[in-house]
Amino acid sequence: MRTVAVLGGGIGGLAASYYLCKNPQVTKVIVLESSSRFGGWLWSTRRSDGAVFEHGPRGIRPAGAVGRNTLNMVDDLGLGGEILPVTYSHVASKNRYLYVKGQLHRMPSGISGLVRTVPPFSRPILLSVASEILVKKGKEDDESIHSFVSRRLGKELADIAVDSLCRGVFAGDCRQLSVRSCFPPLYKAEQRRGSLILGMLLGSGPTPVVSPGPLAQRSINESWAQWSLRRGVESLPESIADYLQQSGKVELHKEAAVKQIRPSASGWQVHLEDGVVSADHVISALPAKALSSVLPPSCQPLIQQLQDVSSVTVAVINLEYEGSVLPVMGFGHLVPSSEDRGLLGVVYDSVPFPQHNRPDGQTTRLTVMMGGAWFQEVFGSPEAVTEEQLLARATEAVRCHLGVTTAPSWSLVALHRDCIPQYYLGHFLKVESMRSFIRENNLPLSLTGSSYDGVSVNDVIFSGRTAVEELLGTGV
Ligand SMILES: Cc1cc2nc3c(=O)[nH]c(=O)nc-3n(C[C@H](O)[C@H](O)[C@H](O)COP(=O)(O)OP(=O)(O)OC[C@H]3O[C@@H](n4cnc5c(N)ncnc54)[C@H](O)[C@@H]3O)c2cc1C
Ligand SMILES: C=Cc1c2[nH]c(c1C)Cc1[nH]c(c(CCC(=O)O)c1C)Cc1[nH]c(c(C)c1CCC(=O)O)Cc1[nH]c(c(C)c1C=C)C2
Repeated sequence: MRTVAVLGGGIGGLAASYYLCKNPQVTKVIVLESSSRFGGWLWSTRRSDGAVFEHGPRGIRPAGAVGRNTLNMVDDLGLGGEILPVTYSHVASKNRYLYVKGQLHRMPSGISGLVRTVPPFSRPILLSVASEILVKKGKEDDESIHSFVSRRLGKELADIAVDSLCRGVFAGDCRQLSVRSCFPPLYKAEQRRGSLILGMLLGSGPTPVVSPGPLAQRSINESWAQWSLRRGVESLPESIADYLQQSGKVELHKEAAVKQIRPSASGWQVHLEDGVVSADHVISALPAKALSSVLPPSCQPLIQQLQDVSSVTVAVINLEYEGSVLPVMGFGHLVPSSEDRGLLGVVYDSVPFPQHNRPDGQTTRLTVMMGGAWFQEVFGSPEAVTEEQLLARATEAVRCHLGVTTAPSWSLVALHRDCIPQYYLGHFLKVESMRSFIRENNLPLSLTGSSYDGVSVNDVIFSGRTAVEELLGTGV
């Protein structure tokens, strides 16, 4: 393998390039990114007074093989000293809230939270969990998350807890999202053990093996629940880009939008606005729809399937308040769609990461997330909605949900168009069929990024690693 072109310089494209760079079989990597910066949705504002605000991900989970894999990369990049860990015993890990019927409710946790009736739920969660073992296995090869949880744990948990959870991870509607693709461990537990509880106790099948390096081992010893970086999550793509630059075998191009890719005798010709790049292989880390618009007509069935991967738009509003204004301490609160369709939730950023507050005084940083699967219905066209409207709606939610009546001293409104892919029913079949088409037609093309195998930062990084391992037929 001589030259690999990586399309897209989000965390997926950078991670794939990092793993390519480590492999001696690859002599040259060309990263093509349309915007003026690398990192995609990993985007942090560092204000000159030292405050840091996240517009995309803010906390990354260390757990599991994919979490360890990311920490191994962070360690290798020399970012270990920049880590801001949040342990399981921290108040931000213990307390997450739901805003139901005009009130904040702490999500039940621990044994006492399970055995007692805890509002907004009408019966102890333990009752639902205990009877889950007796529920028969589903017969469908895919099912909506709402239907799966209603069937196994009851409608109330699906309507409130799971509806909110899907808004707080996918900004999506659990009635449309696929349990098999969004929460593979739940689907596998039922398939393998006939029960979620038995799956948790006995395991639900093989998972990738990733040995913990020193930093991942530290996260285990110290019980980290999530982590960020001192200068914000965007330090991660910045650091990968520096590493790639220094390797001497990677060309990084910003403001290099891919317009078309055409098959050539030895691979592909990648057409940009002002030139053509030749490559033996292409790894696409573009959103699926963006890839569909640059493929040649000969890839027709693949183009159609890529177009079918929808994504949702989220308004992210960062707010800074003077003083300590929160009535409760925790990670944040989620709002079920039955309460307010447009308002997804509020993150209390200052609680898990006070290090990102302005250093010279007491402030509270919050992030309000709105829209998602309900964006169009609630706010209308993303082109027509104004920043003022979004800011007013966000500050009103903070007033109403948290009793904060003062105006924020600083705010930033960002409209993230099509930022989170939605894995609807049958997503796994679409992805299987895309990869079969590529295999059967011997296309020198790999698919990675959040459109296919998981949306979390960890999943996307691991998907970049898997694409490289499959291409080169080796472990990296
Ligand atoms: C608001 C928000 C909060 C989130 N919170 C979390 C969280 O707390 N924890 C977590 O784990 N995950 C979180 N995520 C998810 C995670 O951030 C994303 O799934 C992940 O960053 C996607 O990475 P990617 O590289 O696949 O895609 P992207 O970041 O979309 O990267 C794709 C890149 O391709 C470029 N591109 C597009 N078209 C072209 C073209 N024609 N030519 C060249 N380049 C092109 C784009 O400019 C972009 O840089 C969050 C996401 C959002 C939006
Ligand atoms: C309110 C909207 C959103 C909030 N975060 C996101 C949205 C759309 C995006 C997001 N959050 C997480 C992930 C990664 C999932 C993973 O597998 O690691 C993504 C894409 C992390 C996350 N956030 C919440 C949960 C339960 C998770 C899963 C991992 C974990 O348990 O930590 C809950 C949550 N998200 C938001 C709020 C306000 C909130 C709960 C109070 C914001």
